[in-house]
Amino acid sequence: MKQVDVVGAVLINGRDEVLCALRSMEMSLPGYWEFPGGKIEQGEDQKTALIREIKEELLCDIEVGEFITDNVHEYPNIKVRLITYKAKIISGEPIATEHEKLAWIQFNNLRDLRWAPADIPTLDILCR
Ligand SMILES: Nc1nc2c([nH]c(=O)n2[C@H]2C[C@H](O)[C@@H](COP(=O)(O)OP(=O)(O)OP(=O)(O)O)O2)c(=O)[nH]1
Repeated sequence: MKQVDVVGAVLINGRDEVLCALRSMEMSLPGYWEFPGGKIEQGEDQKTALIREIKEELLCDIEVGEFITDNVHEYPNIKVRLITYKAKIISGEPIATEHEKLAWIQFNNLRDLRWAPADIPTLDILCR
């Protein structure tokens, strides 16, 4: 099965909230929440990919912090290796250019969203 390597940002603000992004009807996994980010390009390092993806997707600049986890999830048609890092916005306001919407959610309420299955190990670490 095809595998894609994806990097996701757990963007945290000064109010202990995490930026959550809802996948749109035009995307795969529509209606699931995820961490903003995307596929790592050939030869690109993880942090560089994450900075690039957030700039493209949310039109803002981030600083990448602590590594969270790295896990592979098998969907019916694709294997997603999701690597997550904590991060913070250093300039700009996030704008949903591809997602259905964005929401800043308190750590305590993160589990109430319907998450993409590959994101569960990251949530388990964040919410423990
Ligand atoms: N960015 C991101 N992608 C995730 C997460 N969880 C998860 O299963 N994915 C999956 C969805 C996609 O199959 C793939 C990331 O692709 P992408 O964000 O670069 O691109 P995309 O929406 O254009 O992908 P696709 O519709 O072509 O599958 O990883 C997550 O938390 N963040």
